[in-house]
Amino acid sequence: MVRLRAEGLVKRYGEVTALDGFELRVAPGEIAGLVGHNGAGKTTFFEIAAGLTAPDAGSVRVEGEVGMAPQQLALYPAITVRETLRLFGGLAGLRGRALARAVEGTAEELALTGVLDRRVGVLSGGQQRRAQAATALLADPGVLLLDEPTAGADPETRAALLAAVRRRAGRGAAVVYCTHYLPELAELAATVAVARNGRVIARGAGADLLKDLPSQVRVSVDGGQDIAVTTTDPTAALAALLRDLDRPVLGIDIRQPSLDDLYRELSHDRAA
Ligand SMILES: Nc1ncnc2c1ncn2[C@@H]1O[C@H](COP(=O)(O)OP(=O)(O)OP(=O)(O)O)[C@@H](O)[C@H]1O
Repeated sequence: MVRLRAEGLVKRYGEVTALDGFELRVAPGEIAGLVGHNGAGKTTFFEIAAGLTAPDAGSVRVEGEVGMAPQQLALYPAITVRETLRLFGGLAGLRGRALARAVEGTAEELALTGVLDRRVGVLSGGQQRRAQAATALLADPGVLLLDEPTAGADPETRAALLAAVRRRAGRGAAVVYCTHYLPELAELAATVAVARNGRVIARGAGADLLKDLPSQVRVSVDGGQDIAVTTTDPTAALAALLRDLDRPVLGIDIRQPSLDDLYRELSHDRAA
């Protein structure tokens, strides 16, 4: 089942091709981590998926409502957080008790209860970031587009945001989560889509994308230099190393590849 399906998206701004055959499918309950260098086309994809701009070619199909937290804060500074949430909840079709419950519940989730009656313009940056995310999460949309929602957030804000995102996915939302901070994707148990030059060039479970990347095996031996090997089969490499050693082993370290390594590997392709 697919909740969000982008096919063959092309978007040009004059000479610049922001999207060049962009494809992405996200299932209900899936958090897809969309990563890529500045200018890879992530924000342009979000704008098209949210219906804010039209593609030159291709299509995006979504099932249900779309909630989006844009990268640039887009809030009204003169109204309170409560008014903001009521406004966005109302636009998403919530009324009466359901609206009040959604406002209170989302504020609680994102630690905004204490500032509900303060004007948005006087909030701290982290509070504004949370208020922005709250506008997207409020009505429990079937598709959530979050563009670097934790940029500039302190650890508590980050943790609250990630927990809220996981909860929405647990309730069946299809989430696209843009970030430059890759450890978050492991925390979210996200699948990964790597965008480059307006296309998705790698897509899958994090572990699957990493399995062909080399690990580092390091063995420290008594009275000698560390032995380090780079290999895609660390277990076999370690067994071979230990078999051939004639000195006592002091320590063994295996460093598995991370998403950072994947990113670096794909960036090398770009430079080539
Ligand atoms: N409204 C616009 N007018 C002209 N060029 C644009 C416009 N929007 C995006 N672009 C260009 O399209 C390309 C893709 O931009 P986009 O913002 O989608 O990238 P991104 O992957 O979101 O980058 P970042 O990680 O910096 O947010 C860039 O070269 C950008 O300059």
